[in-house]
Amino acid sequence: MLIVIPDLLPRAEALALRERLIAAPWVDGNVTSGAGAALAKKNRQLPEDGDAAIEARAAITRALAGNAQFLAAALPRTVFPPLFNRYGPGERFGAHVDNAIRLDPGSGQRIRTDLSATIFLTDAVDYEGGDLVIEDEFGGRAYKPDAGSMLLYPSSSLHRVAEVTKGERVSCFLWLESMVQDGAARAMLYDLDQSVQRLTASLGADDAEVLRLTQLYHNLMRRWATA
Ligand SMILES: O=C(O)CCC(=O)C(=O)O
Ligand SMILES: [Fe+2]
Repeated sequence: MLIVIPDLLPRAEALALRERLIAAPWVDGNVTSGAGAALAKKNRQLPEDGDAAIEARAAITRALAGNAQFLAAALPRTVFPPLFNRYGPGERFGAHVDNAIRLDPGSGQRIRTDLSATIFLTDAVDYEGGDLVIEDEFGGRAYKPDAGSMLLYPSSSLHRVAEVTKGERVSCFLWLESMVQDGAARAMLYDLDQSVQRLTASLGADDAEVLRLTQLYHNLMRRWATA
């Protein structure tokens, strides 16, 4: 399942974050690459321990924790601390798959990457190229949403960032382990959750069918989720 959350951050906040981030010192993006990805990757990343990165990471983490659509779709168990990247003219990230297991630098804990996300901090009109292209069973599709939007996609997919030819693309990116490992199960839970939300709004939480579907949702979670 791939979803776009158009307003993870208010656009103005995303643009302000971008301004603060670009003023900080950046390094070669290959610091977090696996051996395969390093060959394909040509971009820059913000070191994790600078003030700007720490502040921005906290803002993104807060936004994720408060976004009902993200929580329902991802069912996050552990979110890898968000990182930041930028691509100027001539920079790109060729087709790759993200490493299955990552070490959380803070806790030393291993995280299985179920979902990958990019949170765009630049409006689409401000750079050329730079589309995030994600392959699924039906082929590749390019995404280039405006600042503040998040694209959430399966870490199992091949994906790439097209070369930027003008302007600059600045983003936050992250991986997470979901409480529900199986993507098909997670997608069904999300559909059910969205229907329950809508039916609750029109029929009320104590409607008998709403109650039964709510019960079904939680009982499927009991069956499929690892808390
Ligand atoms: O820049 C992006 O949108 C994606 C970055 C990416 O795929 C990665 O760092 O593995
Ligand atoms: Fe990636």
